[in-house]
Amino acid sequence: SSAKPARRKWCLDDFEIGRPLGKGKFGNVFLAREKKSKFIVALKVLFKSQLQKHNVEHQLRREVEIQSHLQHKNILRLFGYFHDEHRVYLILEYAAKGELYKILQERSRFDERTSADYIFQLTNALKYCHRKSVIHRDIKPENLLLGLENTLKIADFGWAVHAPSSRRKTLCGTLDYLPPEMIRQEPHDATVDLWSLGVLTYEFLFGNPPFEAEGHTNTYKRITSVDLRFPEHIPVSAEAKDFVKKLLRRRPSERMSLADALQHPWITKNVPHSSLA
Ligand SMILES: CC(=O)NC[C@@H]1CCN(c2c(Cl)cnc3[nH]c(-c4cn(C)nc4C)nc23)C1
Repeated sequence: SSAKPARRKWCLDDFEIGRPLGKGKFGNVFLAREKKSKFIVALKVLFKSQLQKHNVEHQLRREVEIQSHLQHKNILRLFGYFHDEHRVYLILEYAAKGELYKILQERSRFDERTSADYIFQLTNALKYCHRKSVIHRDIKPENLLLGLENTLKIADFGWAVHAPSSRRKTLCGTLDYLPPEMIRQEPHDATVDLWSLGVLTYEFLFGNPPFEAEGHTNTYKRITSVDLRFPEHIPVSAEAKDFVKKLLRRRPSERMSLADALQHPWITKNVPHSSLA
C-alpha cells in the first residue's frame, strides 16, 4: 500500500551501544548502531526521575512531536523514541563532526566565509521551521552540530513551540540570545529567531555574543537597550555589520526577514551559489 511504513517499535536490544558522545541536559548521548541495518545513530538517554524532578515531561513530549515531523538537511533528524522502566531513549541522527560551540571555542572566531556559510544554512533551516509555524526560541552555538561537509544541524528542540506563544517556563541558563520581548515575558512570535540569528552571526564573527556582561542584570540592560558595539580591532566587513544591525532591532516587526537575509550582500558575496537556493 502507499501508506507510510508503520513506525516500528524500537527497544534497547535493537542497538549496539558505543562511546559516550557527550552530555545533554537530562542525560547522556551515546554513539549507537542499529543491529539489523548497521545504521549509525546518536542515542540520547534521559532518566525519567530527572525529567519528573524538573517537571519537563511536557517539554520533552513537545520536543519529540516537533522534531520527529521536521525533515530538513539542516535539522537533526529524530527517527523515533522508546522507553523502559527508568529511561526515555531518543533515536537521533548522528552528526559526524560534533558540537559547533567546541569548534568555535577552539578557533575563537570564524572567518567571514565560514560564518556566512553557517548562517546561510541556519537561515534555510529556520525558514523551513517558520513555514511550519514552528519557532525554535533557543538558537545558540550549544544547540548546533556539524555533519559531514560542514553541514550545520540544528539540534535540541526543547524550547520549540508553535507560534505565536507566550513563554511559561522559567528561563534557565544564558540570557545572551534572548530578544527584549522574551526577557520582558511579553507575547512573541517567529521574529524571536531573527534576533537570535543576529546574535549568533555576531558571535561567529567576533567570538562572543554582543550583549555579554557580568551577571543577568547588566546583560538584561544591554539587550533591552540594544547596546550593540563592534570591536574596532577585529576586521569585519561593512556588509557583515549591516547584516547584524538589520536583525538586532528592538521592534520585532523591523527585523530583516529570513527571505531578505538570504538575499543580503553579505550572504550572496560570501556563499557561492547561495542565490541559486
Ligand atoms: C544539542 C545537544 O544535545 N548537544 C549535546 C549532545 C552531545 C552529543 N550529541 C550529539 C548528537 Cl545528539 C548527535 N550527533 C552527535 N555527534 C557528536 C559528536 C561527533 N564527534 C566527532 N564528536 C561528537 C561529540 N555528538 C552528537 C549532542
